[in-house]
Amino acid sequence: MPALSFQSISKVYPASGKNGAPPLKALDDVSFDIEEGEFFGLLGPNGAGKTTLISILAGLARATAGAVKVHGFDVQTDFVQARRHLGIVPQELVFDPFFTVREALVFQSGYFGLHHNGPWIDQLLEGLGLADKAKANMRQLSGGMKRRVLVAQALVHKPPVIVLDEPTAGVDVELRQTLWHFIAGLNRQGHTVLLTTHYLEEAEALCNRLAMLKSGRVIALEKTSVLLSNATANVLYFKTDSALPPSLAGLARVTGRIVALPASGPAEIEQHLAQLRQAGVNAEDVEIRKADLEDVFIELMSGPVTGRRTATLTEAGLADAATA
Ligand SMILES: Nc1ncnc2c1ncn2[C@@H]1O[C@H](COP(=O)(O)OP(=O)(O)OP(=O)(O)O)[C@@H](O)[C@H]1O
Repeated sequence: MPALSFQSISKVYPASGKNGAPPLKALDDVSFDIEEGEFFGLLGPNGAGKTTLISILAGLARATAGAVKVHGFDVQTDFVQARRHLGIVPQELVFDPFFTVREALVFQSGYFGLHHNGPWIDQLLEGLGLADKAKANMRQLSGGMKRRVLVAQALVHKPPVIVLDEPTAGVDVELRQTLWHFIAGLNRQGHTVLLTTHYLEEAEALCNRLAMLKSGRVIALEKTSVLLSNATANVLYFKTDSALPPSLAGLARVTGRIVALPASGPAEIEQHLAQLRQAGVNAEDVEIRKADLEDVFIELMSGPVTGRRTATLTEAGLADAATA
């Protein structure tokens, strides 16, 4: 049995009467399973539908169609069992300002009927670098420390499935390392991890399998190693102040002075370099690298839109939207 099963999930946000916004199809027939023990990455640009999918998993939003199961328990019809199997670290920093860190964790344990899990709370505090903050009031903590507490809160009941929604957005290198060390350790012990992130190097390093969402649709579902090996073979990097010739400008990814040009192999790299010479482009710090997950992501996302982000809704869809 899969740890998580998303079965034909669609989500239509109803039209907003106030600002005249039409119904929005945020998820369109999303289906995939995550097996026990996987470290799975859910990737996609802003607005692709990642948080909507996680909100449905968490029982915070209702799918317009489809079902989500956690270890076989339906998140709608078997909410209590499904929730017990899940530890969700939300994207937003939500906390109770009146508690100390330890009190917040003891209180959270109470939600799950746990009254004697002090030793596990100590391990969480230690593992997440919070031991010296146990008695600090939540209000006194920095943003990064609050995020550590959110992670600890999600784990108080030792859930077999851990869901992290952009846990490292805007946090420093030290917290990222502490967090990944801790979560990778739990994954090695058998916990399933579902991660959404915009940091593709993190996803490449941590996730054994990935789904990429675009406009509410799954456009790639593959082992990370397979996605990387199917990618454009190389990328030619250089710095320049010159304008690129039109033949290369359409291919290039430009960030300030840094230019990245995908190339299928040595012959195409030669062609790119010849075109740059011919156009009189002064290229500095020239490097050839193997394509990474960012290159794969950009390649896939720049393809035609197959999703139906604001597609005309069928009558059935509108009826669903009205009851969402
Ligand atoms: N409550 C809501 N009502 C109406 N539309 C919504 C609501 N929540 C999200 N949306 C829309 O649904 C789409 C998907 O949003 P969602 O937040 O799931 O994307 P995301 O992939 O998590 O984006 P990000 O990477 O920016 O967090 C977006 O177009 C968003 O504007």
